Amino acid sequence: MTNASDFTLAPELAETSDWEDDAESGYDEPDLSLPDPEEEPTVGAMELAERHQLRRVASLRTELEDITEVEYRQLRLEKVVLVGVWTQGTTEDAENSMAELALLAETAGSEVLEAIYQRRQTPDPATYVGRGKVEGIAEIVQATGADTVICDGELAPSQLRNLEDKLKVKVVDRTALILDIFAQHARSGEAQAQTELAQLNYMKQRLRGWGGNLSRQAGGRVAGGAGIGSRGPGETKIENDRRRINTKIAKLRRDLKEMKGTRDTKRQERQRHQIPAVAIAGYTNAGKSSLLNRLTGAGVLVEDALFATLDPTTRRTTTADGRVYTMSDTVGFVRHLPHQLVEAFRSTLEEVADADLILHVVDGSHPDPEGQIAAVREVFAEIEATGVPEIIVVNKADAADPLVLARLQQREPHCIVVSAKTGEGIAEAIALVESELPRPSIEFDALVPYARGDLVNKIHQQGEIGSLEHTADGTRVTGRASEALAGELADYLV
Ligand SMILES: Nc1nc2c(ncn2[C@@H]2O[C@H](COP(=O)(O)OP(=O)(O)OP(=O)(O)O)[C@@H](O)[C@H]2O)c(=O)[nH]1
Ligand SMILES: [Mg+2]
Repeated sequence: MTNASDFTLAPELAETSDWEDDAESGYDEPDLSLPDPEEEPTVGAMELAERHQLRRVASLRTELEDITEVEYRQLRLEKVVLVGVWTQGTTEDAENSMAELALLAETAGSEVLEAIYQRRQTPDPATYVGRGKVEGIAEIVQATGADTVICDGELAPSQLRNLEDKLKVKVVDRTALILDIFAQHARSGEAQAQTELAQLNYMKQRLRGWGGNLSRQAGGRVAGGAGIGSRGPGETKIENDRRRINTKIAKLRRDLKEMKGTRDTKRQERQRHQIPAVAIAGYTNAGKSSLLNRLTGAGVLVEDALFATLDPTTRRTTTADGRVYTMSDTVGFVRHLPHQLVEAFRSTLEEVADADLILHVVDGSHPDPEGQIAAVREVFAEIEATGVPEIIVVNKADAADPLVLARLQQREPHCIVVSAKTGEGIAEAIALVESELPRPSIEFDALVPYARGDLVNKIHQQGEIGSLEHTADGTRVTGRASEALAGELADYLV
């Protein structure tokens, strides 16, 4: 017999009294003070209020026609126990990982009752945690009244099934949890389609796993024909579900391809005009949206929640000397970002791979910023963005330990320390970005007649001006221009 005390309790999570009963209490008051507290509520603020409203009714969503989907969404998580298996690294790493799992669970709207992890060489192939430990977890589940167990990894369908059999509650893994958050946060048609595609791909592998035990708990399903006491759907049901999922996947892929078309057109337009693009990327909750707001005054949603942003926002902005460039916010990354999501969000992530410069935002106040940097770079490699010049922007300097900031600066030579909250370092960051933007390739010296003020304007926006002088015959300008712009200047070259 194993008892619960054999487990390691993640210390900062062991205090169950920290987690109040009221499910709403898990959400901090939104911080709407960025970038300018005096302003009218921003787009982001309205979106945030809407999101909180949505969250309250999330479990009442009924628009799903597909039973399989309903089954999936019924995994609405409520009172949860977190379970981890730690195979390598320090105790601190293990605790960070559990703390992050707890944040993810809260972001999904659940209340974390207990967090436990076990050190093992490898997860048990049958039950994830050691078989002997399963009973101990069952006792904790019973004692706390939890209705869901979340495992800190991606589990095989058989592991989920075995655990559910023994624990008698829903068991989900980290991947399902992240997919659930994405499903709650997706707003645009594209983000919704991408998320659904990822969910379906995940589910397809696990039809038996989901169907088998969960259908006994999903009350409506019995009336739906599965029969009382049945083990769940038979082969025919699984076959049917699989076929329906495949049809749906094919449709989503087609839809996404179309949406990608629009995105590609926009990008080509930008490339044709040679407008440099800066992508803000980084770990979730690092402050990417706050930084975009601070750098460009965009009213983008900022929330102390993981994966607040799923739709990239692009803002046009100008350098101090008037050159136009774009800056985009993007979906955050996380350790073990489900592969299905990277696949599904590929077109969104292409914006990062195609950028001229990546601002890689890191939360300097996080316990393990180096771990975040490494996790983000893994995704960069997966989306083939490693060739893009990168500036590490260590954010939240106001809340970070100066020693950690110094350590990061030492490790990452191409690095700048800022606070999107206080504005510290922002001017320097802008200057650094401007100096790193690709420079137009062709040098020119032109005399532009006054009738062509439009052309001079264009040089201001797209080119780089070395000198400018108003003469009797027109404006004498020297500087650098893109090939397209140099072509337009051809008639006036000196
Ligand atoms: N103390 C401090 N908090 C900050 C700073 N920048 C952002 N935050 C807070 O960090 C949280 C996350 O900020 P976001 O800008 O939403 O982060 P994000 O990287 O866009 O997050 P996702 O879109 O969820 O991946 C919010 O609560 C912000 O108020 C900063 O410089 N200092
Ligand atoms: Mg964001």
